[in-house]
This record gives sequence, C-alpha cells and structure tokens, in this order.
Amino acid sequence: MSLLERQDVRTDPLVRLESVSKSYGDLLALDRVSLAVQRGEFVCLLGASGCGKSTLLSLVAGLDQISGGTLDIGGRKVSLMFQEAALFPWLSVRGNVELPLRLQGVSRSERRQRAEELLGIVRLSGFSDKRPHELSGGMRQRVALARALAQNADILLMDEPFGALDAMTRDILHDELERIWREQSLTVLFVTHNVREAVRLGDRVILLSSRPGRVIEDYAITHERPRRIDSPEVSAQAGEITDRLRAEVARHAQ
Ligand SMILES: Nc1ncnc2c1ncn2[C@@H]1O[C@H](COP(=O)(O)OP(=O)(O)OP(=O)(O)O)[C@@H](O)[C@H]1O
Repeated sequence: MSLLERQDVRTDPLVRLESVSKSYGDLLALDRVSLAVQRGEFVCLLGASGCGKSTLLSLVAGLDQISGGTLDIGGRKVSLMFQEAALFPWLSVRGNVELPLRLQGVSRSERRQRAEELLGIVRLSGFSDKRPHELSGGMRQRVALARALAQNADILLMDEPFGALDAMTRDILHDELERIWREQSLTVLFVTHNVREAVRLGDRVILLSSRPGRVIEDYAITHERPRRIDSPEVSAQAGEITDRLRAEVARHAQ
C-alpha cells in the first residue's frame, strides 16, 4: 500500500463538511464550515448561543438543506437525541425503544429481545413496563439513548442531551455515554453550551464563532479517559477554551 493510500485510510471521515454555508433568507447561520469526523470519534461542538450548532446537526441529519459547499456522510444512517427525551407517553419504556425496530420491520420477538438488551446497556433493566411519566429526567434520557441506539445508526447526533439535568445526574450519564460509545464503537457529534462537558467527553472540541458560525478552533483533547469533569486537567483546558469563547463573544458584541 502506498503512503498516499495509507493516508486515505487514516483520513476516511464518516462525516465531511467542506465550506458548508447555510442561510435562512437573509440570515447567514453558517459560513463556510469545514469539518471532518473520523469513524469512532467523539466530537463536541461548542459556541455562543445562536452560532448555528443545532443548524449544523440538522444539516448532517438531512433535516435541512445546505445553501453552499459540500456535505457528505456517505449515505450512512444517523440517529438524533435532543435535550427533551420526547418519548411517547402512551407507550411503555420498552414500547418506546421498540418503535424504531418496528419501523425497521424487525419481528416482534426479536424486537422485544433487542429492546431488553438496549435497556440493559443503559442500565434500565427492570423498567421496561413503566411509562415515561414514572421515570426521572435522567432515566427518560437513558430511554431516549436506548431508542437512539435502536436505530442502529452509524452516527449519533446529540443536541444538548443532558442540558436539562442536574449536575450529578449529568455526571453519571457522561460516564454511561462514554462507556456505551466505547463498547458500541459509536461516532458521536455532540452539541453543548457547557465547556467542561465538552472537554469531559470529546476527543475534539470544535469552537464555532458567533453568528455566522465558522470554525475558529479545533482542540484535540488528549487527557486520559475516563475523565472527571472536576479534574484539574479538564478544568484547566475548559478555562482556556472559555477564555477563547469569551473573547469571541466580546468581539461580536462590539
Ligand atoms: N428554521 C429556521 N428558520 C429561520 N432561522 C433559523 C432557523 N433555524 C435556525 N435559525 C437561525 O439560525 C441561527 C442559528 O440557530 P441555531 O439554533 O442553529 O443556533 P445554536 O448555536 O444551536 O443556538 P443555541 O445554542 O441557542 O441553541 C439563529 O439566528 C436562528 O435564529
């Protein structure tokens, strides 16, 4: 294999954006964003409110059309998870997790088995027959994660999935997500406002400018895993990124 071929293998991204722009009428939300996410990477997107983070996710999800540039996910499947679990209240926990499997045409018995397996992965075995309103916010997000995993997608897109949870519950879910990401070899694109959360979880933290969103920094986070959100290393790097973000917000406010 030639050097060039080997480099191609190493840089075979699952998600590739080249100079992607997105406008809503006169409003330019994203401005020539280039970003490549490698298979198995955990990439966090960070930026001031309104800088286009959710827009970027919805473009990758194919929920919206790009206005310019190239976006290529090679026809791969994506699944989405949001701040609100958005579970169907009339379905049991198992029924919610089974839904994507039902849409994929998976047989009843296989569906049940797979749903139980996924509920085990998110540590909710024994809660299958509960309804969403009987669960805590953290447990509902676990169900949403199991449902996202049931889609059997190549790429997991997460839009502030833990933003509404208390700090302790969020901390526990960080550990769980990291474990599941490793065990399932997931590729994750994760939007957050929380700099520490981004450094806790990400292999990379992509910092977007204030609107229109452009990539202004691409930080490699190399601290050993599992990390603690309150460790000195995470705090120090989060401090550095926060300073950069503050400078960007201040520049924009002038
Ligand atoms: N469907 C839409 N129609 C018109 N404007 C939109 C639409 N979606 C997003 N926008 C605008 O695009 C810009 C980027 O929005 P987006 O929600 O992507 O930002 P964000 O970084 O995710 O914000 P936040 O951190 O506050 O959630 C905002 O100015 C928003 O008002």
